[in-house]
Amino acid sequence: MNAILEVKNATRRFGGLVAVDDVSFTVPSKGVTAVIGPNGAGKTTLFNIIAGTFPPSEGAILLGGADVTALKPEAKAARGLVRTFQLVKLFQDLTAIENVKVGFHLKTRGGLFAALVQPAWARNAEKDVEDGAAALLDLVGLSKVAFSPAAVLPYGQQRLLEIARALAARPQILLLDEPAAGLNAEESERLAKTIRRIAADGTAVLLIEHDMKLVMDIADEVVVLDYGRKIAQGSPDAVKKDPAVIAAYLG
Ligand SMILES: Nc1ncnc2c1ncn2[C@@H]1O[C@H](COP(=O)(O)OP(=O)(O)OP(=O)(O)O)[C@@H](O)[C@H]1O
Repeated sequence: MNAILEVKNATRRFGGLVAVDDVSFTVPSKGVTAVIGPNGAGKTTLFNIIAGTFPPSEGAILLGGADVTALKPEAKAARGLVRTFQLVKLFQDLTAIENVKVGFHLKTRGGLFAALVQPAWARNAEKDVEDGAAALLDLVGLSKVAFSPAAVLPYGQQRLLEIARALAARPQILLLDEPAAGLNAEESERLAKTIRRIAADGTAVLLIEHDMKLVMDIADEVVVLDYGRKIAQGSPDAVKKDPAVIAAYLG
């Protein structure tokens, strides 16, 4: 198996509390991997360790085989690990397509400065960016609202837009933090399809999620946490039947 991400014996303590306790797993470079667990299981803490919000107290994070444990989120993003936020952070005054274009400009030669001042070579690249942004909006099902300001989009569409913008940075692995939170059934359905398409296009997806149904529908591999420890890992079907998982969710 070709792993894009390795979590090796990650532990995180807050004072006397062990929020993440010696957790290890690998994320293959293809497919959808989900981390689930009851409230307080340590999902958000693990996610923050992986994204670089804060380092683990012990253990290591490897990205493409390289140790990135101590790197900040921006440095990890530059190496291909890109996250979306639970709290939507879009440019509210920009249109949907402009928001995605910003994602491209942060990665392409000109950067944000060129995007604003537009030298000739940046203008030539502009058409590619426009086409790329339109394609990403199509991927997440937002073509119809391309020219609406982000501020007027319903919450669920803003979340999908954030995914499109994250993809503009061409991540090798996309981290999604509770992507279904606050979505209605139709939006959840759209999200599930979008995540499957992202994975089919060759980007590894790692998500943490409360919504068991979404996870069971889209994940290839599921990691289950409880009280900071990994209590199970396997296919959605295997995990669903695992007595330790059933006990954790009922208990
Ligand atoms: N900054 C912090 N300081 C102290 N304790 C913390 C901190 N962050 C998290 N914790 C504790 O660590 C444990 C794991 O929390 P975490 O938020 O990672 O779990 P979770 O699985 O994401 O939960 P939820 O599903 O409710 O979001 C909890 O007991 C929580 O109270």
